[in-house]
Amino acid sequence: MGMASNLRNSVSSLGLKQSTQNKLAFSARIMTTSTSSNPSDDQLRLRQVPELDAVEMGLVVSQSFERYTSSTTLNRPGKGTAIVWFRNDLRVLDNEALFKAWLSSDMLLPVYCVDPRLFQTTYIFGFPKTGALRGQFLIDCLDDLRKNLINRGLNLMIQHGKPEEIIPSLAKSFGAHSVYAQKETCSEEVNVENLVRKRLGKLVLSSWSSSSLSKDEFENKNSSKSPKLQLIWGTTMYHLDDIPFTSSSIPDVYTQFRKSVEAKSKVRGCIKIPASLGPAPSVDDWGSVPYINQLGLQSQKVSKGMKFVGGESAALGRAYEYFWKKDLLRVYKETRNGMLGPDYSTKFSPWLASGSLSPRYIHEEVKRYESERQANDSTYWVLFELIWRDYFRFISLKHGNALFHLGGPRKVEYKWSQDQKLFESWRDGCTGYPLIDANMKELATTGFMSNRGRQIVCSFLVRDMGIDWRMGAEWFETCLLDYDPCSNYGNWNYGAGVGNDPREDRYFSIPKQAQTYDPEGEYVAYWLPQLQALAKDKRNFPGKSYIGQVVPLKFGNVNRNRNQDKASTVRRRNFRAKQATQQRP
Ligand SMILES: Cc1cc2nc3c(=O)[nH]c(=O)nc-3n(C[C@H](O)[C@H](O)[C@H](O)COP(=O)(O)OP(=O)(O)OC[C@H]3O[C@@H](n4cnc5c(N)ncnc54)[C@H](O)[C@@H]3O)c2cc1C
Ligand SMILES: Nc1ncnc2c1ncn2[C@@H]1O[C@H](COP(=O)(O)OP(=O)(O)OP(=O)(O)O)[C@@H](O)[C@H]1O
Repeated sequence: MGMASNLRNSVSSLGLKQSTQNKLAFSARIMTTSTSSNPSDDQLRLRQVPELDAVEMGLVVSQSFERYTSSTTLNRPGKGTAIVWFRNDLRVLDNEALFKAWLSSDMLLPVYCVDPRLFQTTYIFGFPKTGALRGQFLIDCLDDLRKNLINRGLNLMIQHGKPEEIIPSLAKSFGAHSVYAQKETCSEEVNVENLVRKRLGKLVLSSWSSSSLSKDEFENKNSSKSPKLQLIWGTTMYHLDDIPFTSSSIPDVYTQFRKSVEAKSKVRGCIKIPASLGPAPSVDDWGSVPYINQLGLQSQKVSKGMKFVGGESAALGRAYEYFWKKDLLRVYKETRNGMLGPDYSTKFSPWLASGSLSPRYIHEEVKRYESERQANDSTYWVLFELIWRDYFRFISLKHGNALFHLGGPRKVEYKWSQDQKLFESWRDGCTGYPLIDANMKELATTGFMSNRGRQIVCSFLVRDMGIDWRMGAEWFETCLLDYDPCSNYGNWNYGAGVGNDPREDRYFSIPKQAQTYDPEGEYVAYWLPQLQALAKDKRNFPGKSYIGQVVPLKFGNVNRNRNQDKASTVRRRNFRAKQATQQRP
């Protein structure tokens, strides 16, 4: 059967409208699939995430949107114009800021500001604030968001500059009564929110000089008329208003947090949106989706490993692929500690961080899967992990900038090194430890690293090298597609022993990690092809066939004397006793 008739059959079997079928058939003509049919190439080829072809992706997106479109006409009580200022919530589905802005108005202007500060440098060590791969991911997100908004009767205005300049100026030109945006919690973003609010507040006041009133009279009369910034909570699976704590009473220990929210809070359902969010205001120039060099970045091709596709459509595609098509949710708990390929874990994190995927959407999909297929430890475990994500977000509300400080929330004093050479060997994947080097090469090549890998390279940097954990955290900030200040700095706090981990001295022994998680050296040989020729059990322990080790390991080196071994066994035994009290993120 030819591709066209295959497509016709699969499309019509879903009972979609003729117009949707035509659109899908068109997208099938203009896009090609990237899958290889040769299974022996499977491990080596570049894997696109999600791996769906354009036709399947189109179907999934339209089905997902149909599921979350209200079947009745929604009442839209608002009048006038509202702005929705998109930030890290680059989606249409289950976007409360977008929905509330729509409700509050009869005309909606969606805006994204390409903030130059996002493309400058990290705070202390001056690395690029956003690496090229995340820059490209963001571009994909904007492109897709614009398409999804156009499909709903709107568009996306894209302007380059600081939100505190752009948003008030647009509010003035369009006479907007409100600006809706997703609330952030870290100081860089909160500072911008405060500036936007302040400048919106001055909008009406700025014409005081031309009025005949005194300043006080003018302020009293008009303050209610300046556009209001409405910040809406939207990043977490559990809503801030639904957790059984105030921000200052959030438990420092994850397990306490999780148990309380699971017992006392409910995850809200996703918002059902209207079929049309229009009309859009009349605009001369909506601005174009930037090219990578307009962000001050050089395009970087992903040549190996996983290539993530940015945007809400790809996010919905990945959720469908992971849960339903490949049925991987069933075994998540057993596979989640893997390191190689797209299938051992969900890979939702880049879309969650950019907000192109809602955690509540994932929650609903898990529940749907549990009722249509099966509920088991694995289906629960994805939610368990999402609670870690929530926890780090709420912890940032409680501890503020302490998350970014050397001593962390516990104000730990320790003499860290900032040895540049050692740091560079870690950053560039040249430490002489294949497991570290392979992970660091994956990060630089793809913008992704497994959770297992992140824990191992973090432990190596801070424990074995004794290097200032913020250097590692800032390098992750540069590279990660899923960079999120709370999850990144929160996990680094944990790894460095300055967070609230009851296990202050968590140490990952590289030989042990290699034996447990890469026993055949498949992962290291993939990223370090010079190891492919070695016997499988030697790949992680290549001795002189690989570059020299830049530092010895604190525990677990192969050539050690017996006294050292005894001491380290005792230390590790104490360690494990502590570990038993807490499950790992
Ligand atoms: C040093 C270090 C830095 C990290 N930096 C980030 C970061 O900047 N952004 C980020 O999203 N995650 C970060 N993580 C957490 C975790 O490694 C990634 O979320 C995970 O690897 C993403 O892959 P996945 O989506 O396939 O995860 P899955 O295993 O499929 O988990 C599902 C989801 O649960 C959440 N999750 C899982 N583990 C954690 C965790 N430990 N902390 C917070 N959320 C978690 C993520 O949203 C993830 O997408 C970091 C972990 C470490 C050890
Ligand atoms: N979204 C973010 N991503 C990365 N770093 C962030 C983010 N938000 C805030 N920070 C970091 O927070 C820190 C704020 O700086 P600093 O702690 O020196 O400010 P401060 O005003 O002195 O804080 P405090 O008053 O709490 O001591 C910086 O390290 C900054 O990079």
